[in-house]
Amino acid sequence: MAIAILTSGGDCAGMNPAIKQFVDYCFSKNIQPYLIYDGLEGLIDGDIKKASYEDVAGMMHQGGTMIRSSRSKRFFEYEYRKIAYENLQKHGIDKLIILGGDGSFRALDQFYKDFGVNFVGIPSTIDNDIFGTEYCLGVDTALNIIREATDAVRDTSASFKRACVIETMGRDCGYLALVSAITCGAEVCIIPELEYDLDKIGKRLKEELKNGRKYIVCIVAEGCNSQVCTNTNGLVKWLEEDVGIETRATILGHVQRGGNPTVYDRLMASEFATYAIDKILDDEKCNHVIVYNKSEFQFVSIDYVNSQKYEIKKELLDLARRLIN
Ligand SMILES: Nc1ncnc2c1ncn2[C@@H]1O[C@H](COP(=O)(O)OP(=O)(O)OP(=O)(O)O)[C@@H](O)[C@H]1O
Ligand SMILES: O=P(O)(O)OC[C@H]1O[C@](O)(CO)[C@@H](O)[C@@H]1O
Repeated sequence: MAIAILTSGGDCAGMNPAIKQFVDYCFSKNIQPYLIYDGLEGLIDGDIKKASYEDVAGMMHQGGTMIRSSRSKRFFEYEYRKIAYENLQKHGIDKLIILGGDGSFRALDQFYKDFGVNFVGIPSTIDNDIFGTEYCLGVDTALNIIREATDAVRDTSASFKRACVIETMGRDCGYLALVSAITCGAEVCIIPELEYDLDKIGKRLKEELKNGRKYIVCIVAEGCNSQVCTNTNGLVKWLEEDVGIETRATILGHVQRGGNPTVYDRLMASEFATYAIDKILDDEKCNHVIVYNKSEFQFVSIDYVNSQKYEIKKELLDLARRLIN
């Protein structure tokens, strides 16, 4: 019996601390851990290595994933999944821990159905869009990067009496933009989950500018690009032409995916990894995702995770209602 870890889909801060804990904790239980490099692509290509303490030394503070990640077209095909299975067999690996999003969990569930390889998925995505868990690894670090960037952009906006539009990542989910707008003191928050009224927002902003407001901070989710929302360019145009304030846009992009993991993400990584290992070692059959709700870790089935679309909780949405009118 042997156990391996891989990272898949979008990387995030917290993956390295989780990998380190995986290796350290396995050794403490006298189990040989394995590392799979390059995600599912590496699984197909047999890029699998016995882990040593040296492999994970000094990686606690590093962002990204030192065993790298990938999105794999080949893994959708049975033929390649079979090759991946044979690669695991060569090392006697019959248990996998995967750090990724719901796509990665679906991939391993298919693999479990094909060949019975046990796995536990650890929700790891800055988007925080996995149904069944309140928290995904990497979110706190991404939010802190957005906060730092927004604070800096606000400084220069105030110096020039400008508006700024800051676009966050999150794919279709507005969680990062929402929490950032609330915690950075934005004046406007545009996300796919909240209906907004540009006329009302415009009137409010004009009134505030008349009363001495010096700058405006708008936070918009990247999901607005593909949904029926005003996106970053649309907002810049509207602020300049309708509200009448010079405006600059900042698309934060991939900086949100990097950076040193925060204390919270390091701790969550250690806990997620430890519970996941305990579970996979205890259960004879395991195709679960570990989730975190109300300060507790639980295990749910992949079917449960896939059964619904993640929704931001109403109480959080309510905190931003004054930013959409
Ligand atoms: N049904 C499936 N069958 C086989 N492989 C799959 C399946 N769904 C997803 N995968 C594999 O999982 C990989 C990762 O999925 P995806 O790109 O959706 O990222 P994710 O894990 O959801 O993370 P994120 O969305 O945060 O980047 C895909 O590139 C693909 O190789
Ligand atoms: O790194 P890529 O492939 O451009 O993917 C970007 C996407 O990945 C994420 O960073 C994480 O899922 C999304 O927020 C973003 O839409």
